[in-house]
Order: sequence, then structure tokens, then C-alpha cells
Amino acid sequence: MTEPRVAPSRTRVKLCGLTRPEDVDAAVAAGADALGFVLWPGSKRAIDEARLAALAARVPAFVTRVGLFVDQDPELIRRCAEHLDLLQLHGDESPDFCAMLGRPWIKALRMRDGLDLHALAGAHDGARALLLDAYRPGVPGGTGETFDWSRIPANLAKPVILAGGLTADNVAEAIARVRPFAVDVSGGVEASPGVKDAGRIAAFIEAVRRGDESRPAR
Ligand SMILES: O=C(O)c1ccccc1NCC(=O)[C@H](O)[C@H](O)COP(=O)(O)O
Repeated sequence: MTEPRVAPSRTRVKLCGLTRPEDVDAAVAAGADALGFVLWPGSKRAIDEARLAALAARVPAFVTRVGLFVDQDPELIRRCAEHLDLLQLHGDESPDFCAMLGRPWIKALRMRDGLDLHALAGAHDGARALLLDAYRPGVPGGTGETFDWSRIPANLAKPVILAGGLTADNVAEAIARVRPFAVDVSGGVEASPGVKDAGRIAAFIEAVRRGDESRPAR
């Protein structure tokens, strides 16, 4: 079952890699739609289950709490999911593995050469969206690097979350060119890895709104 591509009137914003209560509060205050928590211990932005519980409890209704995992133990994922609305599966998880978790998920795909996005959208039919991120060998994500946005087909069968190297300086252009369902940023709103900057968060979301002016009027 594939669905037609969604064309929203405004671009949703996910901020990823939050580790501190004050950053959660700043993101919510600035108008973020979704907050990402990295549960993969290899990340500089990793948090543990206790911190996840504390940060997730601060998030008000209608802001989506997203947990990021990279090829991890299903039992750990299920425990963390008690504090989450959505899973972000950022490794080589198979469609069957993703579905077996029994929770809503998005699938991250790293844009290595030769990737067939139409085929992957079909294979990951159960995902709520595809998050497209830059490819760097050996690094599962959070690279701070962009990729060639022209590689994203306009008629992909799943909603696209554009990630990888987005900042307040390039996100409006990215929205005009890709017209994604959502954008995802981590390094572009940080003072240092895992430490967000309230001013950069606000500037990023303002730039997204400028980018939205390029969307066709409805
Ligand atoms: O942030 C990490 O350290 C990380 C580690 C492993 C997998 C994914 C990771 N981050 C994912 C994200 O933060 C975003 O979804 C995306 O990669 C954008 O990051 P950035 O290029 O820094 O904006």
C-alpha cells in the first residue's frame, strides 16, 4: 500500500539530538513540530533511558517525540518507546525488523551512490516517512553534510524528511528545491555537539518559514 506524496502548506520541522532540558524548552518555544533523541550510544549526542524519560516528560501535547536508533536491540527500543511517539530507524534495519517493533516509525536512508529511492520507498511501505540524509562511509548520521538534493524524485511514494547539513542559511533554498514534507536539523542549530543554541534554533525555524513562502498558495 503506497500513498500519494503529501504536499503540506507548511514544512514541518524536526530538531534532532537534544540532550538538555533547556534545549527541549527552547525548541518547543520556537515552534518545532518534532524533537529527536539519539539513543545510539556511539553518538556524541547519545542519551540514556533515564535522560530520555526526563526529557520526554517535558514535551507538551502535539509535539512529536522521536527516538533515534541504529541497528539496536528490539527490547531496548521497546522500552524507550514508552516515552516516544515515533521511532527513527537510522541503520540498516530491514522492513520486517521495523514492522516487528510494533510502533510507528520513519526510516532513514543515507544517500549513497546508486540508491534506488523508488524501490526503497516501496520496500519501506510501512514507514510513515523516509528521512533522507547524507552518506559518509562508516558514519550512520549526524554528519553535518549536505547531499545533492536533485537526486530526490518529485514523485516519491512516501513523505520526505530532508536532513543533512541544513542550516538557517540553506534551508529556505532546500525547501524551494525539494518541497519536502519536513526538514530535520541537528548540527546546524548547535553551539557544540549535543548542545543546542536557542538563537540558532529560532533562526532556523524563521528560515523555514521564509522557505515556505516559495510553496504554491493553496
Ligand atoms: O546525531 C548523531 O550523532 C547521529 C548518530 C547516528 C545516526 C544519526 C544521527 N543523527 C541524525 C540526525 O541528527 C539527523 O537526522 C540528521 O542526520 C541531520 O544531522 P545534521 O546533518 O547534523 O543536521
